[in-house]
Amino acid sequence: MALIGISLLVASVVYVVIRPPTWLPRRLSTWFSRLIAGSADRSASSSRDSNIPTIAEPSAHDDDGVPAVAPSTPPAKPSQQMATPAVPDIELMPPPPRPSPIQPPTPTIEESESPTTPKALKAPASAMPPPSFTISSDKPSASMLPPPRPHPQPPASASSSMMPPPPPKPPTLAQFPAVNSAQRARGPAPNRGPSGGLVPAGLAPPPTHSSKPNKPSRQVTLDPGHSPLDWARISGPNADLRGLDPSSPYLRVTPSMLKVMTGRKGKDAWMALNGKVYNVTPYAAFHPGGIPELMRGAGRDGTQLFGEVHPWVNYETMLTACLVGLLVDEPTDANVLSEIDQMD
Ligand code: HEM
Repeated sequence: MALIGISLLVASVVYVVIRPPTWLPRRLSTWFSRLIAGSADRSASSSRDSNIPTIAEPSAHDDDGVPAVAPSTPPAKPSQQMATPAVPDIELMPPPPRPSPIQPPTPTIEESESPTTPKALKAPASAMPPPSFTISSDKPSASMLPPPRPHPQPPASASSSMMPPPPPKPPTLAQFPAVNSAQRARGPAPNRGPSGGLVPAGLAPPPTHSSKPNKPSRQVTLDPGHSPLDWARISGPNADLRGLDPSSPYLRVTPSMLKVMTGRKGKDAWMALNGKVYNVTPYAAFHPGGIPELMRGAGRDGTQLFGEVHPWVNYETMLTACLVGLLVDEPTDANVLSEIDQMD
C-alpha cells in the first residue's frame, strides 16, 4: 500500500511537471511577486538597499494616484516578472496583498515625496472646510444665527451666550434741567402775550390808534326800539331830524348861538364836532353811552370830548339827518364892516 501511495504521488508530481495547468504559472508568479514585495518593504524599513526599495516605490506611487487596482498591476512586475503574463493579475489581486503592503506606503508618501502629486492632493483636503462654511453661510434663514456666532463671540467674550446681541440701548436723555435743579424755572411762565394785562409784550400786536382801551364798559341798557339798528332805520338818507323848518338852509352857527342850545329849557341840544353843528336831541335816546354822557357835549364844541371817549365812531354818517349847519366865529365889528363892503 505504501508503495502504491508513493507511486501515485510521484506520478502526480511528474504529471504536473510534464503538463502543468494553465493557472499554475500565474498563481506561482503572483505568489512570488508578493513574497518578494513584502520582504522588500520590510528590508526597506530597516535598511535602504539598492534593489528592493526601488520595487516598493513604484507600487506606492500607483496606490496614491489610482484607487486600488493600479498599484499591484503595472510597474512592480516589469523588472523581475517579465516572463509571467501580467494581464490576469487583476482578478487575483484583491484577496491577499492589500492589507499589508498598501498601508505602509501611504504614510511614506507624505513623508518622503513632496515633488509632484502631493500638492494637488493636499489642496483639496485642506479646501474641504471652506466649502462647508460657504454652504452654511449661504442659507439666510434660521441657520444663519449659529455660524456667525463664533465671529462676534470673541470680541464680546464677556457677555453670556444670550441670543439677543447687544441690543442698542435707546438714548435716554436725562431731564435737563433736573427736577431739583436750580436752573428749572419756578413759578408762572413768563409773559408771552397780552393776557397778562395792559403791558404789550412778546408776539402781541402793537397797540393801534383804533383799538379800544381795556376799560370797563360804560354802555347803558337802551329802551326797546332804540337799538343802533333802529337809529339807522329812522335816520336814513331822506330823513330830516334837525328840528328846524324843512325849508330852512344850513345855518351859520356862532358859539353864542350854540351855547344856548343845551337841551334844557325846552330847547334842543346842539353839538359842534369838527366845524359842523348837529342837533343830537333825536339821537339821545339811542346813545349807547346814555343821555347824560351825550349831553356833556351839548351847547358847545364837543370834538375833544368825543375823541377822548370813542374816536372810532363814525358820527358824520350817523348824524347826517341831524346836521344843522356850520360852526362860525362870532361876528365882530370888523367882520360886520367887511360883510357890508362885500354887499356893496
Ligand atoms: C361828546 C359827547 C359824548 C360823550 C361824552 C359820549 C360818551 C359815550 C360813552 C361813555 C359811551 C360808552 C362807552 C363804552 O362802551 O364804555 C359811548 C358810547 C357810544 N357813543 Fe357816545 N358820547 C358822546 C357823543 C356821541 C355822539 C355824538 C355819538 C354819535 C353819533 C355817539 C355815539 C356813540 C356810540 C355809537 C357808542 C357805542 C360805542 C361802542 O360800542 O363802541 N356818542 N358814548
